[in-house]
Amino acid sequence: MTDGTDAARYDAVVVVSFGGPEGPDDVMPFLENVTRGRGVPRERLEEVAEQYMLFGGVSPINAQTGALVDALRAELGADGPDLPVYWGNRNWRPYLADTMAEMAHDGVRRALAFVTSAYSSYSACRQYLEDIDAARAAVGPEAPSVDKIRQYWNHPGFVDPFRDGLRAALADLGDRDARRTHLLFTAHSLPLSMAASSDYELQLRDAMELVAGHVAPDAPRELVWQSRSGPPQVPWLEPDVNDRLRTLSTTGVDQVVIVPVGFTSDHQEVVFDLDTQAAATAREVGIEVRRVPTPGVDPRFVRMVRDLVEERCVGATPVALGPLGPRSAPCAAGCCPAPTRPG
Ligand SMILES: CC1=C(CCC(=O)O)c2cc3nc(cc4[nH]c(cc5[nH]c(cc1n2)c(C)c5CCC(=O)O)c(CCC(=O)O)c4C)C(CCC(=O)O)=C3C
Ligand SMILES: [Fe+2]
Repeated sequence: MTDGTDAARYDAVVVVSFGGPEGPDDVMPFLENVTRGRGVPRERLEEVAEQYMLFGGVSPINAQTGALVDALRAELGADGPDLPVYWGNRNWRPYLADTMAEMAHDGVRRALAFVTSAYSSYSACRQYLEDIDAARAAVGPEAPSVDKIRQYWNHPGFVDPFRDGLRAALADLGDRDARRTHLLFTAHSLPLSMAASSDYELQLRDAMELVAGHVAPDAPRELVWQSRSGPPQVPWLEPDVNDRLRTLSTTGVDQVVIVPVGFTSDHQEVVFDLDTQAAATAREVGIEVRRVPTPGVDPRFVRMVRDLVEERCVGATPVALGPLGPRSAPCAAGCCPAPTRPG
């Protein structure tokens, strides 16, 4: 890794994402890639495999990342910086190591990495840095150097699409009483030990305020969690969105907007864990629910990626909303460390 926002030119951008299965035969190998060495019980894997099978074993995430790559190519083609865009995943094809080999073959020497997670934490940041280093090591001395673009939870290109989505959801519920609809902001749960070693929760609460404080300042709101994994004896962030919907219903809440502020695209954990599972829970307890879209390929989000690339190429002033300010790039050494895992 090289340092800072130096004005040196980069010669490529690489979009780095999670990856997902593209058919029934991919599901188990994909899940094994995700959970290797993570102590996730077999029963959990089988349960999640079934959830992927409900959608023919195809996660939406690869099509969505592909669409973002295409949109970014068009954006850079129109307005610069004039850089080729590559794409590599952590857990499924196109694998990052293969992409890195292709970049080396094409003569790329210095690349900028855009990760499809807006936040800090081991899973959302440090693990991607490790993936990049592992991919570079697999390629050898010809591998390009790679600098990771900063976290962007408080960038207007990420926040504005959520604001619009929340506005539209509230209008759709036809709400006239600003305090009637309860807002549940959701993000992927983490083991408490992993959460404690990063600013994940702090950044999520900041994003929640940037969205809700602007659109519906009087609406009751809270941050809740989804998609818990891991063995049952390991504590994870709570409450789960489903549990919270149940308890809210007992207090008379009958309208909820779910804002999946922890994610950048409507992938499996959004379409299954929220639109299928949480939506069923809401129906069961008599709550009318709307789910706000993630940024996806919203033109403002695509523009944000371009602007973040330019920020690193020419040292333009970093843009951020709210009190926390732009995250430093690169991450401080040792930030969001790997948690100690059971067994
Ligand atoms: C913070 C975070 C993000 C957000 C940041 C980011 O985007 O990177 C995220 C995203 C995602 N997580 C995803 C899928 C999965 N996550 C799992 C398991 C885990 N996630 C964790 C954390 C996160 N995950 C953790 C701590 C585990 C336990 C294993 C471990 O300690 O590492 C498992 C295993 C099975 C299970 O759910 O138990 C699956 C299948 C998909 C793809 C969805 C699709 O296919 O469309 C996406 C985008
Ligand atoms: Fe980090």
